[in-house]
Amino acid sequence: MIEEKHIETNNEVLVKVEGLSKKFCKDLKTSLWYGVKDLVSNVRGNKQDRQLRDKEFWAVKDINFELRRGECLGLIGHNGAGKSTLLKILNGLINPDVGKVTIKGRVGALIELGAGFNPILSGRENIYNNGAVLGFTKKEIDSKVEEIIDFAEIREFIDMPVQNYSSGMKVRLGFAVAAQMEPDVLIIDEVLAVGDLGFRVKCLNRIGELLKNTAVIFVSHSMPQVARVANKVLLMRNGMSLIYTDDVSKGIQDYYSELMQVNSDGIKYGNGKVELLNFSLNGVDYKVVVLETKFQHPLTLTVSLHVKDEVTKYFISYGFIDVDTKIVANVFSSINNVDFSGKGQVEIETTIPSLLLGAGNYTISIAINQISPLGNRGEVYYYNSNIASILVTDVLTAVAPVQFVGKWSEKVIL
Ligand SMILES: Nc1ncnc2c1ncn2[C@@H]1O[C@H](COP(=O)(O)OP(=O)(O)OP(=O)(O)O)[C@@H](O)[C@H]1O
Repeated sequence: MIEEKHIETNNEVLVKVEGLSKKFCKDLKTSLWYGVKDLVSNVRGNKQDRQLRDKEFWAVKDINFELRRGECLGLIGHNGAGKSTLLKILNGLINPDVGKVTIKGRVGALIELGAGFNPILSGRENIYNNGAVLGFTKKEIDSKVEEIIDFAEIREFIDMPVQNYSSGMKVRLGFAVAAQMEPDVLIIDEVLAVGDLGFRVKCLNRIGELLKNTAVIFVSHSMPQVARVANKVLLMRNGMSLIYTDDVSKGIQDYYSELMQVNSDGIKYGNGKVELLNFSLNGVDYKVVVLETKFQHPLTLTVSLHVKDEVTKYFISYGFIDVDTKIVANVFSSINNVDFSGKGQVEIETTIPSLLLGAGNYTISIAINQISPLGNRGEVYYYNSNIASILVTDVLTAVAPVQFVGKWSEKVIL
């Protein structure tokens, strides 16, 4: 059941979600059959919404939260956790099976790419349509339309049918309509990720401005973005709320730890001439999934190997890979002018005196390669794309993966 009410005071609760659940069916035929049965039992007045039938599952299960004007909820969780389903219920696109949503004021939403747009109408006509749906008069929309077009930066294309827009252009228009109409509640799904970097930054800044008067629900897989805009976090797993907290950094850490459990298997290859016996990080065995550490703390990587006699000179390179699978840092023996040639059982220790990685989760890869007589990369003795993981837990540094340590000085000139 979704209720909309009038706004009375500032800082009041604008969104209240109580015991919200939604089930789906994994199989279309069965789902249609259940639909018919439900129609009949609803007519008879016997509702059985709380029970799951064969092939059904809870996409959203018993979610509770409230949001005041000025608050931004970061809704996070891995693929299929139930975030979009929850947003669709909040936006009234689907009905919950159990529970209640109370929303006060106007809702601006950017949920599915192109949803809410009529593809055969132009961008300008869609602005009017969307504004009308939000309850604005033609005169009110007239006063906003230029701002919206400017914000979206698509003036050239504004009289072209939306079906010919690129996905980035649709996001620009969708966000501009949702945000420039100054809604009381703004719902933004991951679609923002489609926009280019410049536009994303502009959107995040706009969300920051709107927050003075708006309650925002923001779904993202980008933890730096969540850290930047959210002041509350709801982490979902299998439709359920795993953590609901205003300690944003704790929520983000839990998200990363979840991710590492999902992705703990790496790719391994090599010609068998070097065998990995053991690996540890700061003395903690590599079988422990995540080692927690902090920005600028030292990190010691220790690898025990069995090196066969035919092995010649070799290098070791560790890569630090972020959640977008990008290698953001290396510690590479050749760059440090070191190489190895030990045979038999060998232990090699590498110390990084100060870890300059920003907050987040990183998997560590190891590559042990022959250095050919010409000094080039030779045979691959051993490679493992995910030997261990670290979680850097200093959220203030979360915006970029690498944080330089600068020396700063200030002079007051006048
Ligand atoms: N209409 C539907 N019918 C059946 N199952 C659905 C339907 N919509 C979503 N689901 C399922 O519900 C679960 C939750 O999906 P949802 O899209 O809400 O997850 P999400 O957290 O938004 O994921 P992502 O991060 O990948 O966008 C998934 O298992 C999905 O397959």
